[in-house]
Amino acid sequence: MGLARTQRAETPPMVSAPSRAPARENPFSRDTLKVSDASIPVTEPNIPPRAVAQKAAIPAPRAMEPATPARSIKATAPRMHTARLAHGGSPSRAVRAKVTEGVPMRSRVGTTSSSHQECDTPTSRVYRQVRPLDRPAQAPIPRPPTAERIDVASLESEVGDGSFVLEPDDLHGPDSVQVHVRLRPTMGDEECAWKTDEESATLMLDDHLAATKGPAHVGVPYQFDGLHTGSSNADIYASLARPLVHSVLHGYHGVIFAYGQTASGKTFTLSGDEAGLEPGVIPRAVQDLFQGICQGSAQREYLLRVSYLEIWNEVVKDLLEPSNQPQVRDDRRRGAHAVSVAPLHEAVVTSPAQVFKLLARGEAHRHMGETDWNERSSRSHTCFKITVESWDRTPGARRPYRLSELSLIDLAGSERYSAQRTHRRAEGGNINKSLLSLGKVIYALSERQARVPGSAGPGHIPYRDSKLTRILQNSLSGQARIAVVCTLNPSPAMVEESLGTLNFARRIKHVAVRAEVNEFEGEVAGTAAPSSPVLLVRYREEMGALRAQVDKLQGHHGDASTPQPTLHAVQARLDELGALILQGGAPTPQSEAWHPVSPAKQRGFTLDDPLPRVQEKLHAALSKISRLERKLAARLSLPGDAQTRDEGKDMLIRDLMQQVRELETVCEAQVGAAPQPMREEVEAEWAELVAAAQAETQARDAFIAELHAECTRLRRANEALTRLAHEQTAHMVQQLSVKEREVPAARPVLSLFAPQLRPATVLGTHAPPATDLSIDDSSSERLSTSDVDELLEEADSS
Ligand SMILES: Nc1ncnc2c1ncn2[C@@H]1O[C@H](COP(=O)(O)OP(=O)(O)OP(=O)(O)O)[C@@H](O)[C@H]1O
Repeated sequence: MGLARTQRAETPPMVSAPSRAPARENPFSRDTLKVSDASIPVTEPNIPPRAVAQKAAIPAPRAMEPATPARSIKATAPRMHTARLAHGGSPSRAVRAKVTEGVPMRSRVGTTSSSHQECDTPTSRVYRQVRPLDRPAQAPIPRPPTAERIDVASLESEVGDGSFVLEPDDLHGPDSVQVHVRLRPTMGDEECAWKTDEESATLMLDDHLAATKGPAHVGVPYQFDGLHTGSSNADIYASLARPLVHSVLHGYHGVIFAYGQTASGKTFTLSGDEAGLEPGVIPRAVQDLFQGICQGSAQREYLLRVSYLEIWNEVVKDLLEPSNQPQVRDDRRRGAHAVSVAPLHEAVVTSPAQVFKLLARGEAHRHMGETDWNERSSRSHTCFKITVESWDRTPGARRPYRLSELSLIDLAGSERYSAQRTHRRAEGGNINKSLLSLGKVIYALSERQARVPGSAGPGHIPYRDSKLTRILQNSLSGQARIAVVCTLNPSPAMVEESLGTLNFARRIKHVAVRAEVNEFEGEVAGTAAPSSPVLLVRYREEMGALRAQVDKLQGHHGDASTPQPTLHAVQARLDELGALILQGGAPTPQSEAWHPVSPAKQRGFTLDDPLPRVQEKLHAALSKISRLERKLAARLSLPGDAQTRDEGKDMLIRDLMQQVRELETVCEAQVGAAPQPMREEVEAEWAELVAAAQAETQARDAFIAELHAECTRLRRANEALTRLAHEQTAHMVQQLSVKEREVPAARPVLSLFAPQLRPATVLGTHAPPATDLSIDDSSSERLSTSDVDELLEEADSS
């Protein structure tokens, strides 16, 4: 899935096989396009031998809900035909022509070697070889870039095929995700598993194959916004992508991406073919963007910048500046779901040629590799983004500006387990994982859309599961108009993958789109924040300041104190910035008066150059001279006389060395001794603090000693009390036993109390509760200090 590929010598096998099939010629290369009609195998109604052989390889059926096409499949069924390449690259045109002619299609099948053989019922199974591609003559269009082939000079002359027309407004842009399916034409003796009707944009699995997968698959149609079966990228671009380019020029975000299994034609659709004959969506979109600007209002100013990133093995890589290590982060300044990738190189571009050059540069840094199915397979997802800034330059300080992005996303192809090398398998695992998380996000978004408002359901969208979904978060959360092309491999052996892709296509159709024009107020009267995300605002700001500077310097003209080179330098910067801003309503690219605005191209003079252009160049040259002069003036200079005499230089060196020594002495002295008053002050301050700390320590020691003495006294008092209690208890027990003997009737009552009167219950032997050591002030039976003293005296005397 690369933006650029070198010419292939052979076509890889298009069916799953444990080892690579023998090399075949690429039926799409210029040299092999003349396949004779006689080679077209027509085997109705039997299944071709190859299809029978492959049936064993067709995977088990997967559960799928039947499609609900807007138009009845029954109504369109008679027009269905098997996928094939038609004359002029568009089968639909050929089919429509036949229908109008009223030629019974069945009569032609098997009876003629006509290149337009058709089958007239959806149940027919006719697998056909790819037909020669007979391209209609068309206006020159930019070739898809390749690192080796890019030729800026030739691209310059090829800008624009002239068919883009910028409407003044874009209020009627698509309000749902636009989903087109593209079935790659069969290659060589490859067979096709699908019956298609481009007019109703419907396709269905061949009946025989469907039957092998279960009755639920028979006659199940899939209908989308568009269906393409040929090799023309012009059709798919015009119907799917161009409306989004239009929207982007009017301030909406747009995202176009290609989804499908490996070798199904994603890169072919987005970038074009290897030979550069069939430019893809990206070069066409670039071309139209510039053309749209030329057709825009003469009052509008534009600035275009591009970035190009790749996600490989869950690592984001900046393809324009590989030394960067971009990170994906939430960017709340841009909205609730917004994320940004930084650091990411963004290049300001002023011509399609520059864009193609950057694409080629990025392409050279991409991860590509050979897989079982694709000789040059994209092993990473890429996102090529063009940011369009614009505003109306009607005089006035406050001008609304627009900032929109066109993201062109080429996803790596999903692939099944293969006999590939370990690192390819790990790579494939990561690709599948990220595509799976994309599928989950799309599922959650479509479920959310289908949910009745207020009902419970999936609220969480797992954007964070992979880098791919994080990067797509801005677009998928509804802020962008979305166009998706789902590519299918026609092979019967790849039916399961194709069904997966169609399921994805159906899901994404239900994702909600609420794109709005991204228009903001812009300040250009010297108050705009320098961090404004809009480069146009920043450049205009700087240009305003530079113009004021020029006016001031021109006012001082003739004043000897004003360095004249400064004027030229300021003027040169002004011109440099001015050249990066594109003016709406400029001559169209095809017109002879059109010059690329790229500063890179503005070198040298020619005799044909108009006067203002020569003046501009002169300015730039003068400013360069003045810059160099200023640099020269800023250099350290020797005294006038020292420049001629050696003694003068020696003297200067001696003087400077003397100065260095003196300075060193001063530094050493300052480091060695602190000034006396300062030291005394610090010492006095510290002495006070130390004395205070010592006094506090003494007071605490005294308090501790006091507490200690009190504790000792109380312990002795307690011991005396305990002894007293023992004696009294013993006395009471003795009295009770006497009473027991004297009054036998009171015995039961006495025996009830006797256990409580054991000496163990008296004060001093009963342990207090472990947690509560506080003194109970409420107790009226507390011993006073005098009681304690008395007790102690008594104890001492006894
Ligand atoms: N519609 C088409 N018409 C003619 N040739 C096509 C078409 N689609 C794809 N091809 C050819 O099929 C081959 C595989 O296509 P491509 O590389 O675009 O697939 P892919 O989906 O990008 O694969 P991967 O995911 O592995 O990168 C290429 O040789 C390409 O030129």
